[in-house]
Amino acid sequence: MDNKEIAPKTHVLVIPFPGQGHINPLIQFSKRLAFKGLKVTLVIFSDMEVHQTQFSLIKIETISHNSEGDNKTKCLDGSNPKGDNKTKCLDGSFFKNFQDILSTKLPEFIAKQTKDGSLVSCIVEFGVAGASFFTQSCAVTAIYYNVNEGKLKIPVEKPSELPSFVYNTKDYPFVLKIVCNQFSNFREADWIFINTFNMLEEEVMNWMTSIRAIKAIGPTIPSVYVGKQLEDDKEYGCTLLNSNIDCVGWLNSKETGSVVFVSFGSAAALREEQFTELAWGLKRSNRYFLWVVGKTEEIKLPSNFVQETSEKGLVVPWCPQLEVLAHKSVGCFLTHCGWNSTIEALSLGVPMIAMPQWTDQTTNAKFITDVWKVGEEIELCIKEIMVGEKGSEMRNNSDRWKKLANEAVDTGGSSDKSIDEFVEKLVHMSG
Ligand SMILES: O=c1ccn([C@@H]2O[C@H](COP(=O)(O)OP(=O)(O)O[C@H]3O[C@H](CO)[C@@H](O)[C@H](O)[C@H]3O)[C@@H](O)[C@H]2O)c(=O)[nH]1
Repeated sequence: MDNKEIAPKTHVLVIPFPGQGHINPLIQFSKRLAFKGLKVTLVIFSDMEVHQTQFSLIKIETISHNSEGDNKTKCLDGSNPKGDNKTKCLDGSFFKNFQDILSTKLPEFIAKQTKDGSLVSCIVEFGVAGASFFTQSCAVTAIYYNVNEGKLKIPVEKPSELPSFVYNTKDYPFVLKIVCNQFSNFREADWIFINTFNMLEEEVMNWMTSIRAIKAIGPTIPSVYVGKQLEDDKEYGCTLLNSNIDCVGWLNSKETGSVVFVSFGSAAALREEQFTELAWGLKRSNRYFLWVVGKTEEIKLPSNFVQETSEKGLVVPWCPQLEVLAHKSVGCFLTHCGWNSTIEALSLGVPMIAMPQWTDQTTNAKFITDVWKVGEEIELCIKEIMVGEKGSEMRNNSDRWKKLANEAVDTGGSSDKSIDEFVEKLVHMSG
């Protein structure tokens, strides 16, 4: 599609839920819409530290919250490494506060845009066209859909491969309600997007599209890494913590495929015994490792671990994950299997060791090991993945998914076509 043909009056507001795992894919999606010629405003709810350089294409607006709301949303905004957001945020007040802010501040915001001559063409609700964006895999979305429809009875009895909220219904009942509520406007939404690509989840995408016209638009990863469509598109999402440690410099000094990269995303909190086991497992493997350990998690590391392993390992509070995954020295990724981490590793061809913790991660781990066959659960040793025969099979599979991810987002690929269709219809609608 020639992006110059599009009228700039077609204005889309993009509103991510204020968490890293949601903001990152939606920023990328916004950039692609803007590249296709739409006017895009990304609305965020706090002062998350987003990389400003990536906003030559899109406008960013912050809806500030009142003082009470400010306290309640703090844990998922840029300051989150100070606390264990998993326990603090999931009591329901955070979500409720988010909804309250949306319903009070957003109409004011839209009215202001209209007054300034920038009519909003697409957003959820408010009498304009609406689009929903699901940030988890199609398989996980399909499971929640069936729970919401009452077709999958919960709590389920064979839990291990399903999202944790579906079998452990007691600990976070509010979150289960939220994930099911995602479908409250499923039949009304004009468009439904999902951060996957058709080939990756072919079977379940076919099933979901038989219910509603869902569009796979992923992977939502800068063009420098996947697809190459946008020029100078390197910056990614938001940073939770600035770290002065030069991970890439450290990786440069290591041989190809020799480093285990370990990261558990922005929201997972490992138990102390998991930390201890992992720490000694890494030490015993005698491989190089780069391990992201958030500031609040450091105390869970065995004492002297960092000093004792300094010849082999680098422990950092935060890193540019995509740049690390794309680095030739990285041989495998030990991950909590958050959806973004999973699709990033798949797109960059990095085999994984799955250490799922909760929510959708258990299902993603199942797909990593048994469907895409690009990884093993943590029980299998790191050595096997990096040098063993099975490891070589996984590396070949990883290369295949990398190729397919690139094809999906490249010009004319399946995800690129989904975005083109959306843009064409929206432009047509806004006349
Ligand atoms: O040092 C780091 C660590 C992470 N990241 C990025 O942070 C994001 C993390 O996202 P994800 O892997 O999805 O993990 P979470 O932040 O834990 O995401 C939450 O949200 C996801 C989307 O709903 C779910 O799939 C996860 O289970 C849930 O924990 C990714 O884009 C990473 O590239 C960095 O840039 N640097």
